[in-house]
Amino acid sequence: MKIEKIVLRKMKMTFKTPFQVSFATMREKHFIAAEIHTKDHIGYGDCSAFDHPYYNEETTTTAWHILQDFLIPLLFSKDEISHPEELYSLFSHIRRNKMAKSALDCAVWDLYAKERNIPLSKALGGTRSKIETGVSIGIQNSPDDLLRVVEKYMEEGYRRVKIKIKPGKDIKYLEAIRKRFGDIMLMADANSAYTLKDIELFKEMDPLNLIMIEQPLAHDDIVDHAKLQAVLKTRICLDESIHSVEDARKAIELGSTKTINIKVARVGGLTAAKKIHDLCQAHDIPVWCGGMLDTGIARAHNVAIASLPNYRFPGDIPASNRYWNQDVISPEVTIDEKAMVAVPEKAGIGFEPIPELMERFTYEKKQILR
Ligand SMILES: O=C(O)CCC(=O)C1=CC=C[C@@H](O)[C@@H]1C(=O)O
Ligand SMILES: [Mg+2]
Repeated sequence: MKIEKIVLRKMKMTFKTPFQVSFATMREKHFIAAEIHTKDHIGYGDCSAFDHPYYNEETTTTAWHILQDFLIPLLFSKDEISHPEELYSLFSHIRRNKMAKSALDCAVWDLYAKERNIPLSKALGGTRSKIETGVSIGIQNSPDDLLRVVEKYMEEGYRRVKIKIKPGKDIKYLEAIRKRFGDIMLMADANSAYTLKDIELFKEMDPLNLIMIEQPLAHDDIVDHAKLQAVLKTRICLDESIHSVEDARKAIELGSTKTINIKVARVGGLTAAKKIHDLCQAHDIPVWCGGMLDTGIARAHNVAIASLPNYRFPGDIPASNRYWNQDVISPEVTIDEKAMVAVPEKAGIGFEPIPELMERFTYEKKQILR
């Protein structure tokens, strides 16, 4: 692959409805789309960093800086890329900044698959033609409001529901869903809102048979999570705590997690996601695909990676219309009657960004020539 130019876009899209989690209420999604151009193809990647540092430390502005001043010059320092995995070592001496790295990693994977005329899922080693998805629901004002939202998504066909929790808005909300909807696949995501002092509360959740509790404790912890996991039947899932294969290895060794939410952006791209997938598979730890309230470009990459065999829980990869009046890709992501998304058979990501919408949602653009 000989890269000729890279186009970065700062983009913003407004959610159909605001999304509340323990750390913020989000009304719009800021992101950076990266287009990598070769003579014959364009590869697309998405840096999913938010416009605030409350989920992780990166923001759209920090990612723009790292992309433009460090990662892109490094990429241009190589005459040719023969495999996307080369970016993993090329970028390894730049610490963290995983979401910035992910934008380029994903775009190069897309290019690689397009040059070989194969779907991205196949290039990654995917084995599924359909993937199972679920819906993630933000914090609601009352259990009754939550039940109404859950009901709407169940009617749309979703079978796995993840609800966001925070202190004071947790067990009663979960119990209300169990009472009303019975044995559905139900889980909770705390985004680090609790500490070990809340251990009794988590023990009370055990009889609810949640498929997992996601990131209950601190965003940078794997020690206290191990202590909590040791007294719970319910699976703990780590999200914020896992940024790399090494993080995953240590968490597995300590017993801090029984599943990992792999967000492609959080771990630095598809190569890292695949490595974490393989490590977990070797330890019989199932993984699943998380989301960053994504637009179509990141969602396309998520669909491809979730086709790998050890992605064994439904992902946060719902239909485009879960978030957007109109997504930026064609076709939009849709679910079938079993809440499954078809893995594209076309070359590369298998979805086309719509030029007019890409322009409409762009508020800053930069073209960088080799
Ligand atoms: O639908 C999705 O993309 C998942 C949404 C979701 O749960 C999250 C998105 C972004 C940050 C977090 O709040 C959260 C998560 O932690 O998984
Ligand atoms: Mg999470």
